[in-house]
Amino acid sequence: MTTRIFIDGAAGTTGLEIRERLAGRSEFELIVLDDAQRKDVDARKQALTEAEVAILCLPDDAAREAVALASGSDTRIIDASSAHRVAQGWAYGFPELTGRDAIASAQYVANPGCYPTGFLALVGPLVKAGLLPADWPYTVNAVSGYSGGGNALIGRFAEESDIAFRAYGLSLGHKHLPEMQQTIGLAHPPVFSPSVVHAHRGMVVDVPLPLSAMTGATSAAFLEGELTGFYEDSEIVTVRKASDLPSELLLREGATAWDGMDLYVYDSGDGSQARLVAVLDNLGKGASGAAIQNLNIMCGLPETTGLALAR
Ligand SMILES: NC(=O)C1=CN([C@@H]2O[C@H](COP(=O)(O)OP(=O)(O)OC[C@H]3O[C@@H](n4cnc5c(N)ncnc54)[C@H](OP(=O)(O)O)[C@@H]3O)[C@@H](O)[C@H]2O)C=CC1
Ligand SMILES: CC(=O)N[C@@H](CCC(=O)OP(=O)(O)O)C(=O)O
Repeated sequence: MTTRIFIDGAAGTTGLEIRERLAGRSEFELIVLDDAQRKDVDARKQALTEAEVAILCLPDDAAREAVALASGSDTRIIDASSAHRVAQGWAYGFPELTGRDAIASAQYVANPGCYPTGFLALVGPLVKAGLLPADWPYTVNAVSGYSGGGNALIGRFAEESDIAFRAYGLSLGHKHLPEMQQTIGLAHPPVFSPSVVHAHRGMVVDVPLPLSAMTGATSAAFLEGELTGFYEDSEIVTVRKASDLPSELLLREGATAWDGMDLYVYDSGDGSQARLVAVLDNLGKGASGAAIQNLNIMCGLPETTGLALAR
């Protein structure tokens, strides 16, 4: 028995990577629309209602439209867009953090945003354990490869090939803030500084902690110990040992697809400051890899099947 899958937006950056990860998976059968039909509403509706699982790799408005087109059918939906991440009736698809059961039984699963994946992986377990305060105004400094902005940003970096660094989100209203705040019950949205560098893929998410000024925070060693325990059974998330921390974190222009995520706890040595850092692939655990992980869980399959975990 195969499961019928339709990727709406299969020609886009995230959709293509999902298709690549599904190639050779005999458990699944893909419904494919040709180029002339891929934006045709009637053809999409038919594919969306015939599929057992639809994976939406669309802009937010088109993702909302796809959900409406599929309504009334039993189709289960994984939405890679930010349209439904804090919506009622949707499971947040971060199995390590929000649990597998809700995803396994859900009709609707929202795939986390790429930046929130790094932020929530770091801060979520520590707030939950009471080792970091929920009422602290966190800051998040992050760098992404340009594929994070989809075909439009890939095209821009191709045209303006001299762009080395791009800071954005400067008006402080980034669409990822609600899921960063609400998923783990923070009192305030983080102050978020995203940026893009001249690399196709890859992401560094850095959360600086002025520990000595934070009532209710603990030492970096406790933070690292808690994260290590939290992710000890994960094949996808690795917490790097305090004794083995690299002195620099690099993104490579030629990096290949990777569905893992590495977490680091850096320490000032005197207990006053720490930096929590996540390194991931915006198209891996940040999007397409996470969608495949959620699909596996929804279909009762081992969750790492088909993922690119070696680097
Ligand atoms: N890139 C990344 O790293 C990540 C992306 N995401 C999210 O995933 C979603 C897809 O992003 P991404 O793949 O990067 O974007 P792209 O722009 O690369 O791809 C989007 C695709 O959707 C198609 N599309 C647009 N409107 C419609 C429509 N009405 N009907 C059918 N197809 C349509 C586009 O076609 P056309 O080009 O012809 O308009 C394009 O092929 C977005 O919501 C994004 O925010 C989430 C996490 C990370
Ligand atoms: C570099 C870049 O532009 N990144 C995107 C986020 C990519 C992502 O996570 O997609 P979602 O919007 O679906 O969450 C941005 O900042 O809007």
